[in-house]
Amino acid sequence: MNRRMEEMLRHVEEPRGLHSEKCGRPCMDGWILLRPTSSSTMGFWEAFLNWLRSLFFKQELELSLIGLNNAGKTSLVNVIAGDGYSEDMIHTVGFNMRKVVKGNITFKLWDIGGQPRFRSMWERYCRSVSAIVYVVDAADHESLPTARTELHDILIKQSLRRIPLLVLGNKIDKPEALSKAAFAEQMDLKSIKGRKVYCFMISCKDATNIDVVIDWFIKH
Ligand SMILES: Nc1nc2c(ncn2[C@@H]2O[C@H](COP(=O)(O)OP(=O)(O)OP(=O)(O)O)[C@@H](O)[C@H]2O)c(=O)[nH]1
Ligand SMILES: [Mg+2]
Repeated sequence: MNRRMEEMLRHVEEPRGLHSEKCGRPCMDGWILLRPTSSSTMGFWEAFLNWLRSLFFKQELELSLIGLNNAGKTSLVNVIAGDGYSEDMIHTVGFNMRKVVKGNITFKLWDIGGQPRFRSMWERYCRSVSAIVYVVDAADHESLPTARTELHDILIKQSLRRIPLLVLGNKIDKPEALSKAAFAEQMDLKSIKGRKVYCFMISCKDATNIDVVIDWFIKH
């Protein structure tokens, strides 16, 4: 075999400019993405494959939002859904369910009333969700001990073990809002064991870190 033919065969066995990569979740076993390394065509292929994936892998995720009354749960759902922020809110009676579509993922958001009479419902609506989102008014120093107790009380339920937890310190637009470190300390987040715990400081009013929350939803 002459050198030219050897070179040609090597190109067939190992296509130059291509490398393979297992696709991420959600993914069918055995699917391999072939991604050209040339940056000009990479954008096209990635966009094309993302579009294909979005056709085949539509996902629905359920999340429950709990926390004391006035924490900002309904405000958060409204802001995530693109309805904007309003000062003029009424208490949630029982619960609301809202479907929000982000890319190829549909989020089913259970927004449960936070008044004392609805807190016994929290556990029922948190069973078998992808994640529990616990919203706290980080500027209301008086209600923080109750927010902490209610959080730790619900986390001991057997039915909710291992469900990832996202704790959101809301209303950081207010000057009296706690820092993240002080908030995590007040909520005693370090003592939570046996599940993944995440914490972000947000403001529904100013839309601070709402994109971070949405990204977190998508990844979990
Ligand atoms: N300053 C400020 N106020 C907020 C923010 N988010 C919500 N609020 C206000 O807090 C109040 C309560 O908000 P809701 O979203 O109704 O609270 P909730 O947790 O759903 O309350 P329940 O339905 O009773 O459980 C409303 O007046 C909101 O405008 C925020 O980021 N900053
Ligand atoms: Mg509400």
